[in-house]
Order: sequence, then structure tokens, then C-alpha cells
Amino acid sequence: MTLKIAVLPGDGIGTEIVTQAIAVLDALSLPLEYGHAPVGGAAYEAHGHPLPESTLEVCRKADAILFGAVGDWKYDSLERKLRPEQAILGLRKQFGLFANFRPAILYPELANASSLKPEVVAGLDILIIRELTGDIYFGQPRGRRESPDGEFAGAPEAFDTMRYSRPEVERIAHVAFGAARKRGKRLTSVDKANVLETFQFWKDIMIEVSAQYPDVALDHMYVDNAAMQLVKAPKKFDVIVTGNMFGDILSDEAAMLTGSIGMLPSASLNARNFGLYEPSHGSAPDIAGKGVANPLATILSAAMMLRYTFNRPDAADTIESAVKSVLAQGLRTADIFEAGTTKVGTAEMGAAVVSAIKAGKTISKET
Ligand SMILES: NC(=O)c1ccc[n+]([C@@H]2O[C@H](COP(=O)([O-])OP(=O)(O)OC[C@H]3O[C@@H](n4cnc5c(N)ncnc54)[C@H](O)[C@@H]3O)[C@@H](O)[C@H]2O)c1
Ligand SMILES: CC(C)[C@H](C(=O)O)[C@@H](O)C(=O)O
Ligand SMILES: [Mg+2]
Repeated sequence: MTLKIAVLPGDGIGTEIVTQAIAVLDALSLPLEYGHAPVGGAAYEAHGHPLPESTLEVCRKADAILFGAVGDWKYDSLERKLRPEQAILGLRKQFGLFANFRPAILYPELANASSLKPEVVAGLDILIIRELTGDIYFGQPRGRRESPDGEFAGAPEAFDTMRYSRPEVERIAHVAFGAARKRGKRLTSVDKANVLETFQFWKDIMIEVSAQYPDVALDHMYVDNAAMQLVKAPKKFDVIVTGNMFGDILSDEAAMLTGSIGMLPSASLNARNFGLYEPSHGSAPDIAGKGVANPLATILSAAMMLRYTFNRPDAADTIESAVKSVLAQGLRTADIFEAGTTKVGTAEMGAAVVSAIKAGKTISKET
């Protein structure tokens, strides 16, 4: 059966890193078929919209989406609905991709690249599960108006709505408990129940759902404390489940523990395991076009695609082992470079992963 992948490179470093992920996928000799489409600023330039119907159609025909990144400062003055970031938000909403998996794993070779002391992060392997289609990101109403009351009545104001419905919290809770059950059986629900009604509701539902998972130990942490604990004692966490905005912030923080945001992959899944796979980072306009971006987060996202949507854990393992092997060889992009290692660019890093896959295949054929 052919596995159909919609390839949406997007903007900035998006094209550079997705090119490498495709080369890695191609090295696996699987029956893959690609449909390419512009997204974000690139789609705005080509079609006047960051997520045109033609791009959505390519995604609808696919089994999974491989996404690079979108955004550039030059689009900041566009009206919001035309800004590149609306494309990724639109894809998440349109395909119901409510469950976002962001694993933060420290490869032993990168212990010194982490912003924390090696002993604090050695062996780190945590999973952040971020609810992705609700919360203040999508709540209505939102906008600008004249302040209706209070001390500043009559003054211009802006507002967003933080909200979660019961089914939205229940379904992410089940995903998180299910994931924790397959790992260390510990789940930390991160909230702000001491201040926000939305997150007291979230916490109440987490406790309710936990009754169905007696083998998983649930605890709760306020998001401010979680941000602190992530840099104090990150290994105490196993699986974290949290809302859309807290998950956005905490996952960037967790990325640095692994050495670089260029190492953090992600999978965004809906109820039928259709997924969008993208690095957790953005389009990095500051380094775009220079050939220095780290492609490993995107390559590891492609591995997640094989594991989650295509049910090919063997192929995912092959990619992950190849990544470990290039790191063991001492190859580093600039973001994870340290003295004594070899600095390589985006294309060289991708090519090294491809070579490691091919070398691995040769070895397994010979043995
Ligand atoms: N899913 C997405 O498409 C996505 C995610 C985050 C940000 N963005 C967008 O990207 C643009 C830039 O945002 P930002 O600067 O806040 O975040 P960013 O993640 O693009 O960059 C933050 C910093 O990390 C570095 N970095 C990021 N990825 C890297 C990689 N693979 N290798 C080496 N270094 C890397 C960048 O050079 C930069 O210094 C904005 O328009 C933002 O909205 C898009
Ligand atoms: C670009 C932006 C909309 C996006 C988010 O906030 O979800 C990004 O930061 C991410 O983490 O995927
Ligand atoms: Mg983010």
C-alpha cells in the first residue's frame, strides 16, 4: 500500500529542513508518494492566502502531512487572517489535530549542548502532550473594542477568550493517560487552577478521568512551578499534559534541555491517527537561506510519522538509530556545536543520516 504524504515546506528554513527529511524518507525504500504544496508566506505570495484551498486539497488526499515551518517578520503587518501562522492553526483546526506530542529526549552525546548541567539532564526522556485545538488560541470572542466598563472605560482594549469544553478536555486526558500507561505510568497535569476557571475545570476533569486509569499516577502542577521544575529537576517528569498555550511555552523550554530547539520533533494527531508532523521550532528567519539550520527535529518528526500514522515502528527505529549514529560520529550543526566535534551544515547533516541508514541496511543484509 502506498503511503501518501502531503509535503508543506513553508517559509524560512522550512524548505531546507524538509528537503533533508524527504531525502531520509527516500533512503528507506518504502512505497511513499508525495504531494507538494505551498503554505504560510509562500502560499500567500503564490495564491494570496496562507492556507489556500489547493493546499488543503493536497492534504485531504494524503495519509499524513510533513510540515516545515511558517512565518516571517515581513508579514507582521498583514491583517491577522492572512498571516503565515494562520496556516498552521488552520490545518490543526481543519483536521481536528487536537493531540500534540512533543517528546524531549536528550541524546547522551548532546549532554554538553544542553543549557543545564549534564548531570541534571543526563537520561532525560519526557513527553509533553499539548492540547492543540482549543484554549485561548481558538476561543471566541476575541478582538479589539472600546472598553465597556471599569477604570479604563472608553479606552481601546484587546481581548481573547480562554475556554475549554468538557469533551475537549476528556479526549486529551484519555490520550495522555493512554500514553503514560505505555511509558513510566506517571502523568503530570499542568494548569493554573489557582487563578483560572478554565483550568480548575481542566483539573477536575483530569481527576475524574484518572479513575479509569488506576495504574497511572496523576499529579497536578501550576504552570509557573512547572516552568521552574523543568529547569530544576526535569527528569522527575514522565508525561506532562497541558493546554494549548502552556504547552506551547513549556515545549520550547523543554527543547533547550535537549540541546537545541532544532532537536525537538512533534506529532499532531486527530482521533483517526491522521497526523501533521513538524519540528517544534519556527521558520528561523535569522538563519534562513544560510544552510546552517539543524534538520534533525524535522527528520525525527518524519520518524514519528512512520511510527504513529503509518504503523512502521521498524522504519522509525531505523531513522532514530541513524540520528544517534551521526551524533556519535561527532557531527553537529551550529546550534549544537561544541569544541571537539565537527561542524556541518543542514545538507551535510541530512546526507550523514542518509548514509547511516544505508550503512545500517548493508550491515543487516550482511549479518
Ligand atoms: N509551527 C511553525 O510553523 C512555527 C513555530 C514557531 C514559530 N513560528 C514562526 O517562525 C517565525 C520565527 O519565530 P521565532 O524566532 O520566535 O522562533 P523560531 O523557532 O523560528 O526561532 C527561535 C530561535 O531558534 C533558532 N532555531 C530555530 N530552529 C532552528 C533549527 N532547526 N536549527 C538551528 N536553530 C534554530 C532560530 O535561529 C532562532 O534564533 C515567526 O514568524 C513565528 O511565528 C512558526
Ligand atoms: C506558529 C505558532 C502558531 C505555533 C503555536 O503557537 O502553536 C508555534 O509556536 C508552535 O509551537 O507550533
Ligand atoms: Mg511554539
